[in-house]
Amino acid sequence: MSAPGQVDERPAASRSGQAGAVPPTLAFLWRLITYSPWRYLLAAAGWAVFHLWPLLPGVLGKLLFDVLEGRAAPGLTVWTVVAIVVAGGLARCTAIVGATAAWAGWYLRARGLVQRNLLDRVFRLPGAQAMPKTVGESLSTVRDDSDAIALMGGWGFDMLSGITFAVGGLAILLSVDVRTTVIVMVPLAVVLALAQLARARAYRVREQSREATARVTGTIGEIVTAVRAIKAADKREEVVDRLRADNRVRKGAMIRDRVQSLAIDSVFNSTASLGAGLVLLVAGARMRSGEFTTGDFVLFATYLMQVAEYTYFMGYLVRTYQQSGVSFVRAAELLQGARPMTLVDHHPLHLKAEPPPPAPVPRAEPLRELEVRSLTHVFPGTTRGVRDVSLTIKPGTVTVVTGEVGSGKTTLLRAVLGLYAPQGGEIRWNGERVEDPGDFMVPPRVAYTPQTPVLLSGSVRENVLLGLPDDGRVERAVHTAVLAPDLARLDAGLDTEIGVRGVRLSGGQVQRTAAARMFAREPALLVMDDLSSALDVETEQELWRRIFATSTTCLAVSHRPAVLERADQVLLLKDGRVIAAGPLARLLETSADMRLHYRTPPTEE
Ligand SMILES: Nc1ncnc2c1ncn2[C@@H]1O[C@H](COP(=O)(O)OP(=O)(O)OP(=O)(O)O)[C@@H](O)[C@H]1O
Repeated sequence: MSAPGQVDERPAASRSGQAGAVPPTLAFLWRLITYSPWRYLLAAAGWAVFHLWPLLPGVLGKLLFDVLEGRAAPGLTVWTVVAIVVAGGLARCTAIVGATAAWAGWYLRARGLVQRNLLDRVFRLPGAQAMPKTVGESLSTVRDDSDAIALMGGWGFDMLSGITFAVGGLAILLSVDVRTTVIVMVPLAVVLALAQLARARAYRVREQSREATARVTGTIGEIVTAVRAIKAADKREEVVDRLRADNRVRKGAMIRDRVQSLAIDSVFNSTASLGAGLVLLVAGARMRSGEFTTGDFVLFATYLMQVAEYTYFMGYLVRTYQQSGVSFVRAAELLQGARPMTLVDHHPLHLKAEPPPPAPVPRAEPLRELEVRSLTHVFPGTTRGVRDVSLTIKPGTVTVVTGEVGSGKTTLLRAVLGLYAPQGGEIRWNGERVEDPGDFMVPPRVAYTPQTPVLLSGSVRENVLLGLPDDGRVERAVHTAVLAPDLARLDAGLDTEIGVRGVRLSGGQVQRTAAARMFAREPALLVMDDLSSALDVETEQELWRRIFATSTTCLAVSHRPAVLERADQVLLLKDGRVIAAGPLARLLETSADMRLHYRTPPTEE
């Protein structure tokens, strides 16, 4: 139940970042507890028995020696003691089994809930904002911080039981002999306080090793996503060297971490012998005089270390609690502006049965007109982006955005789609103002294939459907995307596993699989960013021919003459502004920039 050390020494306030004020850790904890309260209560009761059990052997030991020495109350025999031991042992075993099962159930739900809420938020955010941290850090938050948060659940009952034990044990010791208790406890308390201080330092080392691990995870993530680029640039050696360097740092941090923990533990363990020696020294003389019985000695020897151990354990729990608070802050940063308590909002997890199927996608209202007026998005801290762009798209038409590298084509598409928050202007769909393009410009109204599409590990079919019903649309989509001949050559056709992010496919196949995913949505508007950049001329021509044959309204970035010629309107961008707009033939007559661009488009340079 107690969390392994994961800590950031910075105060929570300095880490709150853009997540805003994070409520007290106890508020999160309470919300998590009430997610599955009966499991939590059962676990708490079982672990209380577990923690309080060590109070019994001391008392029983004393009782046994008192019975043997004839000092016990009349009627108590050795067998009474044996019967209490057996009954207590059985009760403890039952409590541990029940508590473990209840705890596992609660912990898995609590962790699952935090992970579900984190991912839910990330998936709801527009693409460009989804991850404010590196891949390694984000993964580590979803995996490790959610774990630390759930483990903190055990903190509540560990703490309560621990305090009860320490106070109860100390009270028993004081009732037996105040002087011995004080003389023996003071040096032990000093050793434990020193150990606790050393432990605080050890947490910093632990954090360094955690950061080093996140870096290695991040590097591996980057390598996996850039396999093709690494091979193409012949940078294998350099990449492996970097991974090796990251691993070396991690190894050093891990070794330091381990050595420190072992050193502290060994100091702590030797205090057990120190305690027993002290009891002997202090109580020896008094035992000879009969003031201190063998039973008292057994009680002291048993409790002293346990009380001390629990006092030490309390310090550990306080640290764990603080660490979990840091984990909450880190997780809240991933929420990017949502209420921090969103992390622990109650939602079903469907752990025992399949989740209900997604609601059928309603057919979109046919597009009558898309109007973009004075749309502006400038990247914060720069002068780059798009400014004051207006365009009108009529149903069944093809609009092509073109312009030199960096002129703002992708930014324009993403601003229209709401993937970049518009900073000015408006979008109207069939005359109605679109308040939140990020939520509105999605399937089945709009589907989009970005310049660098992202596929997921899984089969081609899964990548095309992405949750849609398998009702024959894959075949239609694959046909439009000119992917069928490629599938015929793959070992399992549509069911071929494509590897992480589609590494087993060529660049052109990745592009067309992503295009098929877009066609399968059967949207009212297709938005494509340089769709055919990785295709050979024949495949590309066939792809555009099939897209145009569907008569779906298109908004595309392209430099290809064939596409520009087919366009009902062309928008030429320069430095984020539209400098010419209209059918290609007219622009070639009226715009010198267009003539230059048409003759030497960037992709053909
Ligand atoms: N996230 C970002 N932050 C800051 N500047 C950006 C960001 N994304 C793009 N830019 C800059 O904004 C400008 C427009 O970029 P954009 O990607 O829209 O150009 P593009 O015309 O699509 O280029 P390409 O033909 O290479 O795809 C460029 O100068 C680019 O460097």
